[in-house]
Parts: sequence; C-alpha cells; structure tokens
Amino acid sequence: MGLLVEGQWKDQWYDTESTGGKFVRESAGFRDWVTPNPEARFAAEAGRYHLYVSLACPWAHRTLILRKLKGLEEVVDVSIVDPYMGEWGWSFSDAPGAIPDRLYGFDHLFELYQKAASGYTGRVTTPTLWDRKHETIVSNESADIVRMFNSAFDGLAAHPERDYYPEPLRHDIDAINERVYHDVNNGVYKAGFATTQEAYEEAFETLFATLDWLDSRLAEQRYLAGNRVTEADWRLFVTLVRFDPVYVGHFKCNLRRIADYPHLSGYLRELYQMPGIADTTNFDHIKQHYYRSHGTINPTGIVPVGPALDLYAPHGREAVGL
Ligand SMILES: N[C@@H](CCC(=O)N[C@@H](CS)C(=O)NCC(=O)O)C(=O)O
Repeated sequence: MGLLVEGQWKDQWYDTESTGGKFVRESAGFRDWVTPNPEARFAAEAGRYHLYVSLACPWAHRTLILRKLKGLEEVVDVSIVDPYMGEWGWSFSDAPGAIPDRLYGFDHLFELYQKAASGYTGRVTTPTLWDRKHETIVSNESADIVRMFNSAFDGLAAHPERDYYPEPLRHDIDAINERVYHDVNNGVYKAGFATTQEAYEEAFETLFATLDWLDSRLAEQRYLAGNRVTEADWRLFVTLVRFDPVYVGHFKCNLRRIADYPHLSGYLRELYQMPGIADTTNFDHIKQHYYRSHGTINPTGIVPVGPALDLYAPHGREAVGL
C-alpha cells in the first residue's frame, strides 16, 4: 500500500493521524471523459480504451457491471490485478482470475501511472481507464467511468437501448447516490479504517441508519429509483455483495448482516441473479484482497472460510411496488 510522490513510489498506509482517526478518501487524479464526438481528444472508438481493474474493488466492480450490461466487452478490454495489494500497491500476476497487464507487461499498476504522467503525485487506484492512442489515463474515477460506459459508447455497444441514468430520474438518482456513497460505499471503509473508537462508532451508526432507510425504501419499491434498475442500484449492489463476506467481520460492520434485512437481502439476490452479474463477482478475489492486504487490521492474513451465502435462493421481489 502506498502512493506516488513526484513520480516515485512511497510505501505508506493511509494517514489518519491528522484527521482524528478518520479515514478520508482522496479525490481521483485523472478526470477526463470519453465522448461520442469523433473530433474530441478522447473519442469513443472500439479497441482504443483499456480498463485496469481489481475484482476485489467495489469501485472497479461498478464499471465492470456497466461494461457487461451495456455489452461493451468487445469494445473495451480489461487487465485484472492480483487480489493482494502489498508494499508495491496493485500488481499483475497470473493468479487464478487475474489477467496480467495486456498493454505493457508491467509488474505494478504504478508503472502505468508513471507512464501517463512522469511527475504524478497521488494514489494509484482501480479502476483506471487507459487510452491506447494518447498513451495516458483518461480517468481513475469510477463514478465517471460508469457514466461514460452508460452512454459514450452507444454507437458501439451491443445494448445501446439500456440506459441506467435516464433523464427523468437523474435528480433522484443523484440524491440517492450522494447518501449511499458517503454512508454506505465509503461508510464501510470509514468504519474499517478508523483508528479511534469515536471515528469507528460514528461511521458505524451512520452506516446502519442508512441501511435501515434503504431497507424500508425497498419495502415499497422494487429498485432504488422506482420500478427500473438504474446506476444507483449497481452502485449500492457492489457494497451489499461484499458486506456479509467481508465488511461484517473485517471492517467490524456487525450490527446486522444484509441477510438479516428483510428487503435488502432479496434485493441483493435479485440483482445478483440478473444475467451476467454473477460473472463480474469474484468472491475469492474479494476475500483474499481485504483479509490479506490490510495488515494493520488483520495481521495474520488469515482468510475466513465462511460465511455460506445463498445468493441463488428465490428473491421474491416480483410483486414489490406493483
Ligand atoms: N474514487 C475512486 C476510488 C478508487 C479506489 O480507492 N480504489 C481502491 C481499491 S478498492 C484502490 O485502488 N486503492 C489503492 C490506494 O488507495 O492506494 C473511484 O471510485 O474510482
């Protein structure tokens, strides 16, 4: 675990001392956009962009889901890092489920960032969207990559008719995303990476208050923004699917499991059972990454064997909201 400082790799853990024990996520360093406009610097083209992901990472997972649902697998290819993140950060290997760097054969993801910007200072994160033409990083912000995949490649996608950010629902989706991001997606990290009791408890309480709110919302409506699946659902899904296997134990988010929530549990199963989604979810990478990579939280690196999950059980959501 570390970061680049003026282009040099420094091995260091998150600094929580200056923030009273709280984990504060940094903003992404590259925020350009692929657009359908052929004149643009980053124009949508088949075979031009490459996505670097970790299958463990919830932020990368949401981009893989949009790529799958939009039918972009032939348009944007991927490399998949090793699940273990050690002193050199993310690295490439031929571990099961990993795909070594297809473009440059690099050993570590930070080498890609050095290639994009030689004096770069910042974290080296997944997902990272790479442009073969300009040999640089377009974006390492998953929320933006999700939106690009939703619409920028529609001229090339197998499913241009699918829209996960529909115009009339944007206001609601943005509002839901905002709360889910702070309290749930990042909330589990705030609980897990806290280094004071107070910081942990604050994150814990907010997290479960928001899960309770989501559960009651899902009692009345089938999906977060109404009767159709939107990006708000996929952004929540990636945290829910990691919750019982990892966040309950490793991040001490243990008031309740998702399996204990009457509506969130069926909702999670329904999303998981949608065509293609299980293929994007790799529980081995998920568990290996968290339990082995965070030495301050789990010094032995032992990966728990359980829990037993039954995500293929009937979800029973057909009549909700009718
Ligand atoms: N804002 C980023 C966050 C991405 C992120 O933090 N990814 C994690 C993996 S789950 C990472 O690569 N962490 C490495 C680090 O922070 O050094 C996004 O949503 O794309």
